[in-house]
Amino acid sequence: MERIQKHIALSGKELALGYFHQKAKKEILSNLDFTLFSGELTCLLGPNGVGKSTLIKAILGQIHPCKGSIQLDQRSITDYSIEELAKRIAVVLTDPVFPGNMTVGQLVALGRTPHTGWSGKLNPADRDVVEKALSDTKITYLRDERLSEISDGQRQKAMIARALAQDGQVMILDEPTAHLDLVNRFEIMSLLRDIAHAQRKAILVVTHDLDIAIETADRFWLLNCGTPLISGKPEDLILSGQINQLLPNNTYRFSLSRGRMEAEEPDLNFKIEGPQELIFWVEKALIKAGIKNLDSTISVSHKPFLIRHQEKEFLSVEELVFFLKH
Ligand SMILES: Nc1ncnc2c1ncn2[C@@H]1O[C@H](COP(=O)(O)OP(=O)(O)OP(=O)(O)O)[C@@H](O)[C@H]1O
Repeated sequence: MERIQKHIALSGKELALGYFHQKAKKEILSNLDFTLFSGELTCLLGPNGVGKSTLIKAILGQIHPCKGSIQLDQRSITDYSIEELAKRIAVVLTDPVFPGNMTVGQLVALGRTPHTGWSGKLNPADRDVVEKALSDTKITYLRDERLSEISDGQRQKAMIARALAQDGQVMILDEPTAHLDLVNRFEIMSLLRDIAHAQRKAILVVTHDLDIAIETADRFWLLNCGTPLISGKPEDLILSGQINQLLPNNTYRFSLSRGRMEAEEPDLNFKIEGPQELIFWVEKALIKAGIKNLDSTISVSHKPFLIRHQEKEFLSVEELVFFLKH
């Protein structure tokens, strides 16, 4: 197969990262290799405390690698000045602090600071970039609204617009969908993927939201304690079973057929007959209720929904579970 040439925006080789505390070194990550491609939305996933934020800090030049180096456009991150890095890497961190009386337009204009200098004076070209960032994130209508008077999802889009206005080739976002509802989480991640594709940006998102990441990401980076960083298309990692690296024990597994993490099924001694999708939900309710053994079969049917068991009829799963528990 002919290999597709991709543009590498950022890479790390044999990195060791950690912190110094009273001259003692605490190593968090070691032998870390990674490549971030332009034009892709990459999601970094891993359990709490594994070192995701530590890796982000290293990419932003906030901590220096104990070993190895991070290359941005074939130059070590440490060779860039803070101003140069700010023009190339835009960041959206969790819980940013901005004055509530600032308007969305003012916030997005702040993204131009690395280009305007500290005077903050925007020229017509800067203003065009700000307008485009507002329009790309579909929040032009919020331009004059105050940050304290918009929703969390709208504020998150404004933060993304600010990062877009910064116009770096790399965008890094730490849990941009935390605290948002399902629709907003999906919308924001889809927006980021569209931006990565349309503007050829390399976008790295730290997230715990596996379901949405599977739906939207072009690439996953999986980080787990003591193992090398695994990088690949989400679908390849699912098909190869490597996705289970996210789970440190055998209690949960990724279900290939259902496309999500599930608790390992206990041994069940009962039989349910009927359409597969109905069996799935009835079985789930019985497992949750701690019912593992039944002498006779349960049958379930559609239209009207009906469950039969021991010559009795039940109109809902709740009625069945109540009967079996009492
Ligand atoms: N400033 C610091 N000084 C010393 N140790 C730190 C510091 N910041 C983080 N750590 C330690 O580094 C390890 C990794 O932390 P990090 O915040 O990178 O994890 P994470 O994967 O981002 O976690 P989470 O998913 O909970 O945000 C933890 O053991 C943490 O205690």
